[in-house]
Amino acid sequence: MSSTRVLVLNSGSSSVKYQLLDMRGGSRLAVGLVERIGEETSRLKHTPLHSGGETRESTGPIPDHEAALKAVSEELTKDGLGLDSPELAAIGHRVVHGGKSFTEPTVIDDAVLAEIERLIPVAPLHNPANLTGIRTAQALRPDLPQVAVFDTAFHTTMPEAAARYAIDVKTADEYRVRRYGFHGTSHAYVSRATAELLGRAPEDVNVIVLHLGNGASASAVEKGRCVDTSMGLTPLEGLVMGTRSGDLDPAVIFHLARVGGLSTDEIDTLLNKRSGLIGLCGDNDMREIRRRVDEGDEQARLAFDIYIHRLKKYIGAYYAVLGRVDAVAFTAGVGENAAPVREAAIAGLQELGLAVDEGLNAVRSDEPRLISPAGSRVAVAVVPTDEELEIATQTYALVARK
Ligand SMILES: Nc1ncnc2c1ncn2[C@@H]1O[C@H](COP(=O)(O)OP(=O)(O)O)[C@@H](O)[C@H]1O
Ligand SMILES: CC(=O)OP(=O)(O)O
Ligand SMILES: [Mg+2]
Repeated sequence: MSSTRVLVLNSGSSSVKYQLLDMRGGSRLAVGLVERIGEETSRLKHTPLHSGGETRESTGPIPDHEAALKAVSEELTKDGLGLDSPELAAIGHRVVHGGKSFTEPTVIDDAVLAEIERLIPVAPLHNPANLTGIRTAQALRPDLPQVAVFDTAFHTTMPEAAARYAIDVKTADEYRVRRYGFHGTSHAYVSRATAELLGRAPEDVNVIVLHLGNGASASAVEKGRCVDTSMGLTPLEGLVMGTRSGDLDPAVIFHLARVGGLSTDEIDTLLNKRSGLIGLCGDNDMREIRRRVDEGDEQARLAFDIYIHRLKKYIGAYYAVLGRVDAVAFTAGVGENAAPVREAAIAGLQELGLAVDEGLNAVRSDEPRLISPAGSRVAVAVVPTDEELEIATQTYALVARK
């Protein structure tokens, strides 16, 4: 029996998203999600697509990522899709930080694991979860190739002018301080899917991709290659996010330390976990924020306005970086679902050839679609991301070659 299946694990800071795909024909056999890992109210949602079976949901404490993966493995086994299947060709893992070392999907060995571990200080919310995912999967199937697909890989084409911070070069090089960028698998997939939606080759189009999930980033993609992105050394720079501040004057940190007496760890936690939307209004879910805005809540309104203001600045900046823009693509949880965010971010940009059609923007769909009025100079699109499919494709291409 030939092995054509790939299991993809996207381990986040408090969640695991997974998909089992058959790469012969590209069908999804099962998809699921474990959320709120580490809390009392963890939730597992599993859908066995291959059999057309019902979605199964369970809640109860799942203490860590290892327990989460074991629970996922049990769900797959119930459907006859267990990790012991000889049809499984590989397990593909999303790894957030690959530093400068990894520009391609990579078969994981001890040296790769050590490098992912070395990069924990620059992806403290993500790389530890990615490592646990890999180690647990290795323990379950030690014989199987495990492949890492890095968020940073797509951004390694950024020119030095975009990748370097304007700080002392020797110090920057000694500590590898530079802009790496993240969500690259999504930016790559969405920029290609946007070109396809326009009926053009990726090499022919310039796209601004706005990946707005819990973490959020923008990228400028010129002819299929990333030339700038909003996240930097870590996933903290750039846009306002669910719990992260995005851009701020670095002197805020000295001020909080010297005047506020906060420790480095306290400032780290403040900026990564208690800032962004949750810091501004107490909620990080855009659905809840919109509900509050619609009820006239001033604090939620201000949080929304700050979020949009930053987003608009990046659209303008990347317009200037690219010179000519063919499309602006919204993606991820907020970008795909929050019509008011898309409308507000594009409002007032007619002079740049950008506009949103109210009726098209209100359509709900899982398909890539245009939301700009017919005849617009620049297309505005909603393009659902599929990091798991992209990871599976890259993983399978690597192991099937061997
Ligand atoms: N219908 C919706 N309207 C507005 N926002 C939504 C909707 N559905 C999901 N979201 C937003 O999407 C976010 C999660 O996006 P997602 O891309 O899944 O993030 P991540 O991968 O970082 O966990 C949620 O925090 C929520 O704010
Ligand atoms: C890199 C990053 O911010 O990822 P996520 O959006 O999954 O938190
Ligand atoms: Mg995500």
